[in-house]
Amino acid sequence: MGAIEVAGLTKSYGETKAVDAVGFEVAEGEFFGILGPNGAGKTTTLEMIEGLRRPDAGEVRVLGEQPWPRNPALLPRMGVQLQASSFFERLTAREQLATFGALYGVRPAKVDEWIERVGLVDKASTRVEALSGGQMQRLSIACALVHEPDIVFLDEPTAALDPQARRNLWDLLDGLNDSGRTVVLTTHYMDEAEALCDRVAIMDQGRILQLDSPAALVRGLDAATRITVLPESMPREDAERLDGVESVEQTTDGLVLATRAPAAVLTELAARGALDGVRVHAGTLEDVFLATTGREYRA
Ligand SMILES: Nc1ncnc2c1ncn2[C@@H]1O[C@H](COP(=O)(O)OP(=O)(O)OP(=O)(O)O)[C@@H](O)[C@H]1O
Repeated sequence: MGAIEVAGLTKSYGETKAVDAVGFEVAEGEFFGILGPNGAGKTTTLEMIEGLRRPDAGEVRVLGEQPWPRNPALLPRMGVQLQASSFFERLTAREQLATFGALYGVRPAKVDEWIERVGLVDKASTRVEALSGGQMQRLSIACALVHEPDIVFLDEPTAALDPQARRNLWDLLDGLNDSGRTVVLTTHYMDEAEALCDRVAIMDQGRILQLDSPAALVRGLDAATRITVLPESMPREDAERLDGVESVEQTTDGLVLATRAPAAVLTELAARGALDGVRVHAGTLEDVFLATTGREYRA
């Protein structure tokens, strides 16, 4: 049995089909991502799995149970990340977390342990409204985890953070399922899905277009690897004659060599002393989105 089983999940708001016959399974201990641009239907999908929103049609099982109508047996086993706006006002970070913990009979020592795990020891006595965006996100993640649920749901956990704060949060998220916990995350950041998730469902206009590990999705593209060499490294005609090079494009960065045999081409470049400043660009999830939808990815 998967930790989460979803089949034929559908939800409309008036004329808008927000979620359209979505189905997938998440294995226990998996780090699963739902990736898609704004309005793709990620939040609606997540809310139906969490039991916060009633599906128009379809089935959801979380740990073998139905989350809707409200299922009290599931509540202690699920952690749902709060949006920062749902914090209690005028509480300190520790008080906030202790209040959530108290709902589940969590011991104070556990509260302090999570304050430490999310790196908020210095801010434990700071009121929540005085925390930075990144600190609030970390506190909201601690609130979702303090009762040690089996499954944790994170909806756009790094939205609106600066790049450094996002990276810091990735380190935290990366450790979340070390102990076998299942993590489901929505994101509109391709690089985030690539860095964190075991498997990714790419969602657009209410539908899941692709579902696999990031590496398998990119491999499935059969896209050429692009190798950029510095403009002065070699004449274009020489680059075109290298074994394994399919095409050469002159750009302001240099010559871009497209190849499906990158190792052989790099060996040739090394033999010609043309490796300095070389950049290698393999496919990314952005290329997968483009290939699947015919549109550039715009988060
Ligand atoms: N409460 C609602 N009432 C009406 N329409 C809604 C409601 N919530 C979402 N929608 C619409 O449903 C579609 C899917 O929205 P949803 O929030 O699930 O997408 P999302 O992928 O989470 O997007 P975002 O990244 O912007 O949060 C969108 O077209 C949105 O405008």
